[in-house]
Amino acid sequence: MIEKLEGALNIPLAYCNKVRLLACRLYQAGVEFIDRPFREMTENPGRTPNGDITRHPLVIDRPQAKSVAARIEYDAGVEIQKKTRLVFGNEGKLHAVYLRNGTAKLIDKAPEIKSLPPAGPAGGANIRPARGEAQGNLYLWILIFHSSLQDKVMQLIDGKAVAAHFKARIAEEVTQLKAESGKTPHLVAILVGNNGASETYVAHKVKACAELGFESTLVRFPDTVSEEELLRKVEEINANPDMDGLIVQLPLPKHINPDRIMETIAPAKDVDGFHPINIGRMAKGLPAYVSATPQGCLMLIEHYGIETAGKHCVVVGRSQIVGLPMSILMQRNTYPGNCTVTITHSKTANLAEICRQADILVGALGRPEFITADMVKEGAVVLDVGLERVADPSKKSGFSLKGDVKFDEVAPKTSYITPVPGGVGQMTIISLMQNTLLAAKGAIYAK
Ligand SMILES: Nc1nc2c(c(=O)[nH]1)N[C@@H](CN(C=O)c1ccc(C(=O)N[C@@H](CCC(=O)O)C(=O)O)cc1)CN2
Repeated sequence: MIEKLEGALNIPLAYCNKVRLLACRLYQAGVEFIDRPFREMTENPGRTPNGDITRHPLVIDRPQAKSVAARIEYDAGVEIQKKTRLVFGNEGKLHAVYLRNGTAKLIDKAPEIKSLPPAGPAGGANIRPARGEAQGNLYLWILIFHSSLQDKVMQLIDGKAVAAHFKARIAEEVTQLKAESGKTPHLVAILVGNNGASETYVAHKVKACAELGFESTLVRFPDTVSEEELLRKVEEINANPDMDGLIVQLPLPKHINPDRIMETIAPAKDVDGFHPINIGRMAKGLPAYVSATPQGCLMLIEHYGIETAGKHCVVVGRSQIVGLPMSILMQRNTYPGNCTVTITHSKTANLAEICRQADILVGALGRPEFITADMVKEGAVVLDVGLERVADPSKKSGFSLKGDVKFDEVAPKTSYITPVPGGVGQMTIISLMQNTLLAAKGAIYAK
């Protein structure tokens, strides 16, 4: 019996940053095919101009086959990062990935797999964790063991790669702005207290400014600062024409009302898009600063060409900075948008049932691994906006980052999914930089 599974496997290059794909071919069969000569493996390779891997037809003549092998050839000198995450859909489970460059190396392994297949391209004995630069030709071998192959694919959304793409674009625009008008975009960040995560994010923002040619000013206050003193500083920055954008890092200490602070930031400098005027303008479809995380989600949707019109988008979480704006943005009469949107929250009845109806599911609740596989429809697009630090003694930092989605069990059911870290979070700072550039140009509110 011949079972045709056109496009049954899709291997997005997004997993391997900075790597140019030369060829990708999928082979039906077991591990033994791996040892076939290079010549046979390269017949009829698929070529892609831009590094994205297109769908490759896969014909299975042994439906009982337990594995599929894929070979991807890269340019010499590419860097495969250890962090590179390789997850494949189709009910398939990734068992092992080898880099073949003289010796074979294991770079990733599905957590449920306790032992390696008996023989690899260079023999199991040579397999060891790999990192770093490959010299000469590098072949990445992928063995996918699967219980059943279905005509669906899962693509991991690579926030880091997309952020790098937009970063380069913003840097170009800054160079042009400086050449044409002598103007350097200037972002001011106010940081209150010593919250570890906030320190990290603000440091990233300052670093991004330096990398993109922006000017930045960091204003620090102890967590004992009064609301009045903070408001005075905001007003001082509002009045400074050299400062284009102002953000106050959240969360703030309990004695400070964040709404009061946000409402005091001049809408024209509110590059976080948290001011009621910006939220209202955004809701009306008028030019406005859109808050960074929802904006980042839209950029990812657009970058991957994910269809949204007519889809049911379920947003889990109604926070003013993510869930609410996301729900408004996804129903707009534009792309991305034109979704039928359901916004859910902690009091929603039948939450799992509603989530299962989602074509696009946005996790923005702030509860680690809350969204489990039974809450997700086959083929759904899942955007994980959650980012929690969960205590993890095995980590040097003492914590690991968890999203709202139980990634390992949800990913195989999806058509697209964002990981945490490395997904939506990566776009947050890029969106902020984009808004600051708009502020410097006077593109939303005339200067
Ligand atoms: N004034 C604001 N405060 C806060 C915002 C905001 O947009 N404006 N959002 C978050 C924190 N945040 C930016 O401020 C932010 C969150 C996450 C990331 C990010 O890059 N995440 C990475 C992981 C980074 C890490 O290792 O910790 C990822 O998900 O891959 C950047 C910025 C709350 N406060």
